[in-house]
Formats: sequence, structure tokens, C-alpha cells
Amino acid sequence: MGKRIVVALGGNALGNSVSEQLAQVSEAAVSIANLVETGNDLVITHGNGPQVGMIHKGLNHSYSEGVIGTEMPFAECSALSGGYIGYHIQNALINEFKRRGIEKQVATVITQVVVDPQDPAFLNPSKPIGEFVSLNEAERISEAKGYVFVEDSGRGYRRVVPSPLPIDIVEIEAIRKLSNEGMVVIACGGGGIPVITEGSGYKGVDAVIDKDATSNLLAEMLDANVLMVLTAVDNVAINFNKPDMEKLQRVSRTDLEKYVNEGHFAKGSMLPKVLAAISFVRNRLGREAVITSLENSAHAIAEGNGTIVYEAAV
Ligand SMILES: Nc1ncnc2c1ncn2[C@@H]1O[C@H](COP(=O)(O)OP(=O)(O)O)[C@@H](O)[C@H]1O
Ligand SMILES: NC(=O)OP(=O)(O)O
Repeated sequence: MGKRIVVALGGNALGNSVSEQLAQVSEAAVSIANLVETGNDLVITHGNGPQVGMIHKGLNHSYSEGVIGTEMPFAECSALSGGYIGYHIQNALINEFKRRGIEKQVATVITQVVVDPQDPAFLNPSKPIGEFVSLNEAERISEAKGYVFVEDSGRGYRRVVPSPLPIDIVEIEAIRKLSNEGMVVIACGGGGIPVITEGSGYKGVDAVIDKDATSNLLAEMLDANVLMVLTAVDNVAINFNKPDMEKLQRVSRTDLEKYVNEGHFAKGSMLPKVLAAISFVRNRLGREAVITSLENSAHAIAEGNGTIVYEAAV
């Protein structure tokens, strides 16, 4: 029987330019179509780290050059990235479905996600966005603009911005209805547009939500069977990038928690995925969280390859 699967596509795994992203999403479309063809209901989320950084940098360059009259806040940049990436995924999926004769509709829901204005994350930027730069370049930009940079998993330095926890998904009923109608839904792009409650409504705030945390919330609110986090690696590893590195296959939630406490997962990259997986399966026998690459996604469901996190019976 088919499962409801929330699939989270990594922003870094989508590449750094329009052409790279088009190539990556058409590859993603093949993997996603395989999952749809075997009878699963899919709700797709995606990251926007590289893209939201690119949009923010480009628009604020235009602002500083006097081309546009207003500085572009991160909420608006997140909304733009959700439309840009949603369009590419939607286009690639519809093309792949047509090629295979699959009669499925695809819809992107631009999604607002509620955060707490008192979240300590607003005072402690931690979410890497944009391009990777050298230490010299990071120091130069930091001095000129006051941005904060951190080293990101051995790949270079990246700007970090506040990343509050997602609390609620404003458009959850729209997402649920479209999915229940049999559509493939793309939602909560870039972790969703961060909003805070104001009176009886919502207002955008300057932050970028972690899409792994929002994907967990979405999977929880939809009562999905599987949370599948797709990134650039086939497996989560312990002793990552060290001579004694070991790739994790099927791993219990409690063992994974032990590895978290031992510090095996990098903050801002693998740690949020692992924490999302742990939270999704905790105390829920039968649920699974999968962390693997795009290319391996269909094998993960069919043959159990990749890192699969489960709750062990006591
Ligand atoms: N323990 C680990 N096991 C596997 N990958 C890790 C680990 N720690 C850090 N990483 C790095 O994290 C990356 C995934 O995080 P990131 O690129 O931020 O994700 P996303 O695909 O969501 O943009 C991997 O490609 C790898 O380089
Ligand atoms: N918003 C977000 O988490 O993006 P990445 O997956 O690209 O880091």
C-alpha cells in the first residue's frame, strides 16, 4: 500500500545557478515520479540556503546602486525563492509525469510559517546561506557589512542569519486538501516564509527557517508515514570525513541520539536533518525517517538503502 511521504529536497543539492538547478530538479523529478508511480502520496518541501542568499545579495546590490528604492527583507527573499524553486520543481515534475503518462496535478503552495518573536535564535545567527567564500573574503565582507560568517562542513565560509524554530504552518489546511485530492504538493519551501502573529493576523520577519525543522513539523501535522530528507550524500556518517568514518544504514532513534550527544553531526548542515529525523520517529512505532541522496531515494524506499531511522520496540 502507498505511503504518505514528505520529501525534503536540500537547497545545496539543487545547485548554485539556474542551469544547475534545472538539471538537478529534472533528476529529482525522475526519483519523485518513481515514488509516485509506486502509489505513494508525496508532499515536497525544499531548502533555499544558496538561493535565498543569491536573491538577497542581488536585490540588495540593486538597492545600494539605486536601481530599486527599497532594501529587500529576508521574508520577501524567502517568498521569491519559494516561487523560483517551486516553479522549477513543478515544471520538471509535470514534464516527467507527461512523459510517463501519469495523470497527476502538481501545485506549489507559498507557505507562511509562524515563529516566536522571542526565539533566542534572533540574537544568535546560525543558518548558513548563500555562496561559500574563503576566510579572507568572509573577513572582508564581515567588516564592510557587519554580516556574520561561519565555517560550513569543510566547504568554506558562509554568511549565517537567524533561524527561529517553526511553530505552526498557516496554510496547512490548503496543503492537506490538495494532497487528499491526490495532487503532488510543493509546500513550505525554504522552511516557509517566517511570520509572527500580529493581532489576529501575521507579519513577515527577517530570518530563514531551517527547512528540515519545518519538514518535520509538516510531516507531523499531515501524520505522514515517512519523512525523507534528500541531500548531497547517500548516508549520514559518524566520524564524518575522518579516516574511521562509518556510514549509518538502519539506525534506531536511541542510537542516533547517542551519536548526536557525541558530536558527530555538523551544526547548520547534518545536525538539523538528524534532529528532524529523531523528532519524527520518537515514540511512533512504524514511522521511518530517511536521510539519503536524491539518486538513492527510490532505492531507500524499495530496498532500504541510505540512512533509515526507526523507533525500536521496547
Ligand atoms: N556526519 C555527517 N554525515 C554526512 N554528511 C555530513 C555530516 N556532517 C556534515 N555533513 C555535510 O552535510 C551536508 C548536508 O547538509 P547541507 O548541504 O547543509 O544540506 P542541504 O542539502 O539541505 O542543503 C552533506 O553534504 C555533508 O557535506
Ligand atoms: N532553508 C533551508 O533550510 O535551506 P537549506 O536546506 O538550503 O539549508
